[in-house]
Amino acid sequence: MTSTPSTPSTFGARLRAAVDARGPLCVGIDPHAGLLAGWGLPDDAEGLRRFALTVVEAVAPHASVVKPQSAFYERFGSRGVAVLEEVVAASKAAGALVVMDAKRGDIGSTSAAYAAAYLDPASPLGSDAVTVSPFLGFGSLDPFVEAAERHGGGLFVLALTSNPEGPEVQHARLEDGSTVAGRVLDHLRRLNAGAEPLGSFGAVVGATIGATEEDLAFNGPVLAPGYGAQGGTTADVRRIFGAAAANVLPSSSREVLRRGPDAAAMRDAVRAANDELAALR
Ligand SMILES: O=C(O)c1cc(=O)[nH]c(=O)n1[C@@H]1O[C@H](COP(=O)(O)O)[C@@H](O)[C@H]1O
Repeated sequence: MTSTPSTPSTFGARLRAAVDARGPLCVGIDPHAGLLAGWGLPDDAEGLRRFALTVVEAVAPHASVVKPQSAFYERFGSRGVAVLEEVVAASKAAGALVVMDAKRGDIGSTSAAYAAAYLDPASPLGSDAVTVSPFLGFGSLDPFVEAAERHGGGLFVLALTSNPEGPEVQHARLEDGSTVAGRVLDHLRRLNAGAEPLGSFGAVVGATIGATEEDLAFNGPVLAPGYGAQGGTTADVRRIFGAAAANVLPSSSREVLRRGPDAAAMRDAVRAANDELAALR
């Protein structure tokens, strides 16, 4: 008798369970040079490793989601990428879901290779989800969508980013009058239609964007960076997302990391933010 390979649970289902258990805060693990200096660590691969693994040990047993930003590891070359691999494995072992913040996106055939790197569990960088850019056309992300479906992974697609330069492209109008961001959100509505309890194809919408006319309600998660150091607050999340706030993962990096290397202080910052964010659910 041949055994049937088990179907992986979807990212949306795992995320819903993790947020119910631990709260919605996503902790960004971004080892800025300034933070390494502030922690008294050298700006080299060993300093990076001590920083990143200290953060993982402090927050990954408590946060539902961690989000290492790949650039801060890549700047140390292969030794930095090796640390990123350790961050992925140790975070998963501690029960956190890993969103790889790589913001990838290329022509379809290259996207397929990126998707294998970040979404195939057999890859050393295989994560639960990855951030992607739709600005080569949403269809260029099809290989990411297929890989996510195959492996039970997820995507966070840039829609309304937290930086002040974003509106130049994201608010631009298309031939039917919709904005570029609105079109991205429409594609996500289609991809998540009918998914239970939550779709796996998320949007990135900054916690700093202010008033928007876009319809932010859809059956998938929303990553909301800019919470904390960039000025976004719980009140902003409530104001921007309204009833859709229940599916939002406010994401904070520096605001948590600056409290290190004191592990208890980082953990307490995560707990305090989750206590405050509980009012949104
Ligand atoms: O995709 C992201 O995570 C992202 C999207 C966005 O619109 N704005 C944004 O700041 N980010 C990332 O979120 C993190 C923000 O870090 P802090 O400002 O330190 O909390 C960085 O890793 C950014 O690359």
